[in-house]
Amino acid sequence: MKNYDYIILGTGPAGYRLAQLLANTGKSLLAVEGGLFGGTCPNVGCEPKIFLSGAVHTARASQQLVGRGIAQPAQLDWDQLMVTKKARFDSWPAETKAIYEKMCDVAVGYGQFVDSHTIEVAGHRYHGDKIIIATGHRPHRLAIPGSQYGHDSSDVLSLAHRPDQAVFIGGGYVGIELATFLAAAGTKVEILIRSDRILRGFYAKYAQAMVDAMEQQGVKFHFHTSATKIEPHEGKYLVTTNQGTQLATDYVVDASGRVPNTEKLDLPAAGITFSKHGIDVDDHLQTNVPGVYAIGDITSQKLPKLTPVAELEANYLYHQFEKGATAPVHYPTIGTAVFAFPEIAQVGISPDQAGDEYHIEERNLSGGSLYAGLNEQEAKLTLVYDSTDHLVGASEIGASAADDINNLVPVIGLKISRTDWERHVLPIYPALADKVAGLLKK
Ligand SMILES: Cc1cc2nc3c(=O)[nH]c(=O)nc-3n(C[C@H](O)[C@H](O)[C@H](O)COP(=O)(O)OP(=O)(O)OC[C@H]3O[C@@H](n4cnc5c(N)ncnc54)[C@H](O)[C@@H]3O)c2cc1C
Ligand SMILES: NC(=O)c1ccc[n+]([C@@H]2O[C@H](COP(=O)([O-])OP(=O)(O)OC[C@H]3O[C@@H](n4cnc5c(N)ncnc54)[C@H](O)[C@@H]3O)[C@@H](O)[C@H]2O)c1
Repeated sequence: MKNYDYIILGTGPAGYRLAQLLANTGKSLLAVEGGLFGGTCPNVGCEPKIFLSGAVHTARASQQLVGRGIAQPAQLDWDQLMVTKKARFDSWPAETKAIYEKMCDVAVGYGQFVDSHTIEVAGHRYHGDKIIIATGHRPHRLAIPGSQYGHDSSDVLSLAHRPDQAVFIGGGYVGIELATFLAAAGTKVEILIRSDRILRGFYAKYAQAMVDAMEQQGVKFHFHTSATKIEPHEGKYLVTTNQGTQLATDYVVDASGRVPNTEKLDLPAAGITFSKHGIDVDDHLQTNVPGVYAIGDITSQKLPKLTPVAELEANYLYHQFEKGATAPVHYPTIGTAVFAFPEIAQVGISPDQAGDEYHIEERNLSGGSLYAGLNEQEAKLTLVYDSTDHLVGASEIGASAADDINNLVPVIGLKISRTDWERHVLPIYPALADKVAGLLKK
């Protein structure tokens, strides 16, 4: 049995970043991948998603300006967009595998623990002094009759032909982004929301504004509604709901969340503690078994499941393993966004969480020339200040909310005051960053 200094299970952003760093150390390294090399983000997640959103934003932005200087609005051609998306993304797993083969040894197949330091892949066994689990999440499937007729986010991101109608189940990141895309291309979209709101965790007022904007785009929301059955019916699918209604549609998307990839690992064989939320780790990202670590989406930590978080954890382990770092992992200020149209983005303390000790202010951005020139109806920014007048939270809805909020991530993370900003920063005018000084208190 071959022995390695390091075995990394999974080649998504977490595993990939760690493999890149460890490959330069001269230590022996085995990377194991059972699915698509590169993992979720570049194959069936962030990257194809943001690629599609380029055309979606362009079309929607032009439609907003009809009669205001745009004569013919752009129309999305979903099928053509998918051809261009495939041309760019389909070769990525093979290219990533080739990159890996230059960096380290590679085993193709799902890794499974035999004991705490032995992994079996496709019938071969390998011993690792240190084993890092970076196996990520996969789409959750509802346990309802006919769930096999539903599709997941990976299917939508590769959907060659646009359906006329689609029913989405779930109003989280995935449901709202992908429903926006299909609706922009002309699909009649309905979304089932089991509670009274979408995008839990985002500022409730802006989540409602997102509902309003999507309704204006023709999307129909059914609140307090979940699917109980999906069945084929006369060339379509019938979705039965807990409200006793039935919706006929061409395409059903199960956007009910994501679950950790733990099953194939046989974690009990190694005695590793885990739950339905993922693998438990301590503040050094070590599992309960010495020498076995977990990073990225697969951990049970209550953190946003995002690519930059996965990569941060990979960097942290590298410094712990190879640079003598001993401090616990530290998570900086984390921004997050939903790339719909408009976008919704947030950093720091949400206005919903801010108690009486905080001061909240809302700015209407759509009045400014930049946003008015795009005829943005719904561009608003809410700021949360602490009792020392430092900015500690920001939420925005608007077509450029993600980039706007990114301007405020360093302000909050570095606790930059207005005096600091004015002393050190002179950004490009006219854009949100040049107004940041005005958003900070003296
Ligand atoms: C539609 C969508 C859009 C997203 N958009 C964004 C975004 O805009 N911004 C953002 O920051 N994040 C986004 N995310 C989240 C982001 O993709 C994840 O946070 C990120 O990919 C996590 O990286 P990871 O390495 O932990 O896991 P993954 O990328 O999921 O990689 C895990 C890898 O492990 C492999 N694997 C599983 N089990 C085994 C095993 N037993 N042995 C070997 N290999 C195994 C899997 O095949 C996979 O390749 C999005 C996700 C989705 C689904
Ligand atoms: N822009 C981004 O950064 C981005 C985009 C996509 C995904 N992600 C990451 O992936 C994670 C998962 O996203 P997601 O949208 O799959 O999950 P989510 O948890 O954000 O949303 C799942 C939705 O499904 C609903 N739901 C759950 N069970 C249901 C049921 N039985 N019936 C009806 N509805 C049900 C939930 O109420 C929720 O609205 C996100 O938390 C995020 O970390 C990020």
